[in-house]
Amino acid sequence: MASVACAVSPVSAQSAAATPVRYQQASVSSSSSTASTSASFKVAASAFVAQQPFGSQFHGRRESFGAALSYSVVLDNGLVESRRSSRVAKCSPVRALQDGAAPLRVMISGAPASGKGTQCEMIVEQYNLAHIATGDLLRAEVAAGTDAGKLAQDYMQKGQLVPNDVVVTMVKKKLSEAPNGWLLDGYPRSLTQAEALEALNIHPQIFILLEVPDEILVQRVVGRRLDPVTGKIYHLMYSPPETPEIAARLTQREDDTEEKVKLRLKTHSANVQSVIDIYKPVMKVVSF
Ligand SMILES: Nc1ncnc2c1ncn2[C@@H]1O[C@H](COP(=O)(O)OP(=O)(O)O)[C@@H](O)[C@H]1O
Repeated sequence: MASVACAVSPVSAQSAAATPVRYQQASVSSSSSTASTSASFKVAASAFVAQQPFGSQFHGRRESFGAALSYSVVLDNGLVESRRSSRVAKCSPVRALQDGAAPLRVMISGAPASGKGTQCEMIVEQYNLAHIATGDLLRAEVAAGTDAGKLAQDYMQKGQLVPNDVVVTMVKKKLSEAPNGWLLDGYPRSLTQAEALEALNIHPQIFILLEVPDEILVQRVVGRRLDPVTGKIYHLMYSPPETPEIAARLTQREDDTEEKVKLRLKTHSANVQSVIDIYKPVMKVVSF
């Protein structure tokens, strides 16, 4: 009979403060043995996220997160086996972190079009977290014509980071309104932003980093379109709109041009390392 065990060592704010190293390695492992094969495997956040229909919006298929649980198992012989089971829900890192712990705190980072939006949608639905996406918050400020929005607009158009005082204030407020846990998407993007949270004793239990080659990201971004009526994301080539009516109303994000995405990619790569350095011990890298 297969057995599943999950173990995780999230660091509480208190214990973190008492040790020089803020974060300890969060580990989630499971083992399974059957009559025919003895398999030991690790289910990391990468597996948890990677097995999801990443980029499915570009292939015309969108699955519900909870219902279609599948996961990859690395067998002792090195082969990867795909399995489907509700068991993974119990041993996914996010679930393990949640069990018995205070509200779940997750961060996700990745270059433009790396799939953050798709993953976030599924994670918040599954774990009932507040989704705090700085890009969306900033676009809302711009659309509302607020002072913050007016200030942010120029930076966003240039693919640069919006000044910290605007973003940090916004994020702090949203975090304080999320007592049941949060998924912070697109923040922190710099050392200063990470330090602003550290200073408030706000630490993630897991930091998910999505890595996708730049050339794929550019392709994705330039073909990406939004249906303002349904909120659905299309890709002109990989996931075209179903009807001419939908095609006619699709919009493109102002910063989704080749020129601007290249600037955004540059900004991302210039800043990501400093954030990685802070969260490395609780970081799960998902490479595609
Ligand atoms: N944490 C942040 N700090 C500063 N600027 C941000 C932050 N998050 C988003 N922005 C601004 O909003 C823009 C859009 O962000 P987002 O929607 O997350 O798209 P992308 O995936 O291109 O970064 C960014 O290019 C940047 O100008």
